[in-house]
Amino acid sequence: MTSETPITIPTTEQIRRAPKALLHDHLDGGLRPATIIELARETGYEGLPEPDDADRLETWFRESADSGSLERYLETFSHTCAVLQTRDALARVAAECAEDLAADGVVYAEVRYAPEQHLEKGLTLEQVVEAVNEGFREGERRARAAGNRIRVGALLTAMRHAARALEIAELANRYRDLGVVGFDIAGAEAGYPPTRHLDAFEYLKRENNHFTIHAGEAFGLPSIWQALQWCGADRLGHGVRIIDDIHVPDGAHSGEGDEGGPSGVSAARSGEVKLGRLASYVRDKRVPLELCPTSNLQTGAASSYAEHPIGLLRRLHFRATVNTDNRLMSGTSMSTEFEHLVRTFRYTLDDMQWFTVNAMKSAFIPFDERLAMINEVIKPGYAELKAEWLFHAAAPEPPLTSGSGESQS
Ligand SMILES: O=c1[nH]cnc2c1ncn2[C@H]1C[C@H](O)[C@@H](CO)O1
Ligand SMILES: [Zn+2]
Repeated sequence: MTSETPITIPTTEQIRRAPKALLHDHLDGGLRPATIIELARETGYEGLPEPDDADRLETWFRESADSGSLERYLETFSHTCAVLQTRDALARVAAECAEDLAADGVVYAEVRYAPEQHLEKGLTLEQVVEAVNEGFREGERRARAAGNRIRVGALLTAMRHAARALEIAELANRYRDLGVVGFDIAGAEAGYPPTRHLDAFEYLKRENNHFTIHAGEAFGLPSIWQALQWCGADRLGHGVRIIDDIHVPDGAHSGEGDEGGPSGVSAARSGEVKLGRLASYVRDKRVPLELCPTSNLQTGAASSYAEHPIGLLRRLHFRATVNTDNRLMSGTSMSTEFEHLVRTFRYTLDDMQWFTVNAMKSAFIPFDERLAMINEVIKPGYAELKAEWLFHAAAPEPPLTSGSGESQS
């Protein structure tokens, strides 16, 4: 982009229509509330806190997840996992997930879940993976029929408090190129360092496979350091606490740019902001950060959107991406996450494109397929929105100019 590019702060409708790429979304954190109620009836699960009313159930999930503690947040998943114990339930929820993401303008998604949490009624690990894959393919078909295009890949998660990581890593490898694109570990961070699962990570590295690790969410720099330097993670699930290794003079913490507009890098260049060794490594090596702003507010990793580190990380040109984490527990969607960021940091369509291209570059599918998504879907989609803005939108004021550079990631 040139310095002539007008600032195009998108409307809610444009945010929804803009092509988006999602790297961090949990299948068991994104069920439709009405589906949970139906599945509970069908499968005889009697533990739902609001068994009769989808709106009340939706509110219950959001409020319960709002505790400020990751451990309490994670307790809500006992209800979603309870209704995801049959082949049909898993396939249905996966199909609805793909449909919902596509309707929200997501064109590429990596959706994760822990197969080991879906074995209570006798399914095997393989049956779980096949049911979910089948559901994703069905959801992609339904989305296409509705005029939306999406590609969904699965990430298999191992729970960090359990001891099945190697087994799940082997499963991910077995289903590679068959709908599974990588591996993850999740669950409570405190007391369960990622190094407990070194055998799984070493196995995946030997197999040239990809993995991300939930790190730097509830726990700080040591967890990020271990995930990268001991385990060899390709990406960081959250990684938001990398902010602890970035030293900012008082008053400069907000993501709003000063001289350079919302996307300016002036503070970084002027030397006011100092990066420690780990933060430098993460930025210089282009380690993707799967940032999930609303989820972070709920678990206490950040105190407001304005103070969320994503503003600074974007300004400093970290490989930052925007994600939902758990759409049900956070009452969110990709559009909602971007809506908060656009209103808070005055992000433009160029900024949205930057985050989206960052995510696509960091995806676990092959390079040529990533490139095709960027060049054939994402860039044309943003170009179309920007052209509409220039030629049709009733711009209230003459355009300002912006220096946001989409080519830098
Ligand atoms: O944000 C999270 N941090 C750690 N673990 C999480 C988070 N969101 C969901 N999980 C857990 C709960 C789910 O049951 C599991 C697999 O999707 O992953
Ligand atoms: Zn997560």
